[in-house]
Amino acid sequence: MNFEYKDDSFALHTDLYQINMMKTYWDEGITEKRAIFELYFRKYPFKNGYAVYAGLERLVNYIQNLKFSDTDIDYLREKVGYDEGFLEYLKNFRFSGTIRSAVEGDLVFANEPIVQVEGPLAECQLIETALLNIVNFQTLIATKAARLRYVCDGDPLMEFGSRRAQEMDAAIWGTRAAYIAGFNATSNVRAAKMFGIPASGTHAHSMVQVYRNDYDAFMAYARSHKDCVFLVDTYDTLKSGVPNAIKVAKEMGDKINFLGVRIDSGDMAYISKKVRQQLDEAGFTEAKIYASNDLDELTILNLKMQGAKIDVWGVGTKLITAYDQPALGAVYKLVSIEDETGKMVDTMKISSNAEKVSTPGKKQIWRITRKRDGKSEGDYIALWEERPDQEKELFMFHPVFTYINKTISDFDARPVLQDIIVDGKLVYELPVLADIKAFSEDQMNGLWDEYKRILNPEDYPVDLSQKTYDHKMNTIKLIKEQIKTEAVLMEKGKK
Ligand SMILES: Nc1ncnc2c1ncn2[C@@H]1O[C@H](COP(=O)(O)OP(=O)(O)OP(=O)(O)O)[C@@H](O)[C@H]1O
Ligand SMILES: O=P(O)(O)OC[C@H]1O[C@H](OP(=O)(O)OP(=O)(O)O)[C@H](O)[C@@H]1O
Ligand SMILES: O=C(O)c1cccnc1
Repeated sequence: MNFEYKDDSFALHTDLYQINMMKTYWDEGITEKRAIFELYFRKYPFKNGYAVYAGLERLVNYIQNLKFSDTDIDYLREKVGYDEGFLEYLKNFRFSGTIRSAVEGDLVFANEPIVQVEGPLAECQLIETALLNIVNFQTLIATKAARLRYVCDGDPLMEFGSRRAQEMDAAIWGTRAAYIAGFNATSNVRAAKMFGIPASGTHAHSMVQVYRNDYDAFMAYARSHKDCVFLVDTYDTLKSGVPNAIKVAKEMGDKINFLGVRIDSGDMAYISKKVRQQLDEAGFTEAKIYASNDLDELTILNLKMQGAKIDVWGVGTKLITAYDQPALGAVYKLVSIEDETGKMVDTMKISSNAEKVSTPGKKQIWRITRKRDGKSEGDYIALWEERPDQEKELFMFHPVFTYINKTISDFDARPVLQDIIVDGKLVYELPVLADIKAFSEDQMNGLWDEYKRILNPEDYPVDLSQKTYDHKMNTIKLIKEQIKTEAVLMEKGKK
């Protein structure tokens, strides 16, 4: 740790190239040029059919506190060598733009903007790194959690990942994301305290090892706790762990709530069935079987298929590290910029890969559902000024394979992007976590199972309005013509 600089802020939580670009904009006098950036991901993580959006609360917090500290400025002066004029600009820096975003817990889909930032160019530039950092991680974990929730049906899911998370921040914000998308409790007491998530837990093998036998360990725990879940696999689950848990539960009687036992190794299908039998025979038919040990959605699905008698699932490593896909890969792209005359000009990135070609212009995402039962029809990307919610019929077509299309009527259209910060001021009331969680559950209920299944889900339609599509094609044409003209001029210049 460098103790040379006494304070810290999140203003430098950015890539140097953002500040380098800001310096260019400053020198050129264009820091205030209006710009619009949109944040989106291209491919679903875990080959899933949707993603669950999380990260907005931290994003808002970051923006509201965004300010270069004295030592941030000292550092940039001493170590990067910026001039005083630019440093003075940074000293007074505050985010004064507008942020529109999906709300937390909402479902979001590939290739549609989930955050839109509009404001002075230099300000929009600085925040890219932190925005992506926050949204990429939290949305990834929320999506993993949603997959686990889907296979677990209504079974309780406990988050056990802190010890394996990529550092402390990931444990905390990952837990929150997991809770939004369907976990019921966490073992991380700080996360529980910070966000109001139920804290929950059993005990470790070390405690059993301290007493060197199951009985003494369980008895000691039972003497000091009302609610008891005993970890029964330290020595021998069926010969020692469960029989001793039962013995302690019988001896302690009403003095404890014998909630159940946890198994953490071995063939959990076979063992859980035997454990269930032992508990039932002893009269503890209500005692639950908790399981943990490198669980993920595939193992859980498999265990369920084998008829495992597991009631409560503890999931750590594979959730909190997004083990099978460590990055969401969301990007932040410029879609519109003010020109020399003050007019907004829409921009795009062209690629030989059709799916990588971005869509120019400021857009809104409309979530289209059937009026009669609220079931999902798809998302409709429209230019900002369009109002598909006031149309009687909508023609929806695939943005690349346009022959895949449908016309729908009797639909509801909900704008996904909401005003969060307008001209630097927070206009959105951050909901309490319980409401975010309930909202997320509602959204999942509205999504067809075809998009929710964890293996080879159907492609959820993310379509462009005719105007958006035409605008994209025209912009591509314009850019191509411009490149051609420039090439001809360059060729002439050479001669
Ligand atoms: N019946 C089962 N079907 C499919 N997977 C299972 C079954 N039972 C356990 N598993 C999973 O198999 C893996 C077994 O891992 P591993 O071999 O490391 O565990 P173990 O040897 O039983 O325990 P330990 O953690 O003490 O090494 C875990 O991911 C566990 O969740
Ligand atoms: O397997 P995960 O999904 O990551 O869930 C968390 C794991 O953390 C604990 O093991 P650990 O070996 O760290 O400690 P213990 O001695 O208490 O078992 C617990 O027993 C779980 O197995
Ligand atoms: O409470 C538990 O059982 C627990 C907590 C963290 C990690 N593994 C298990």
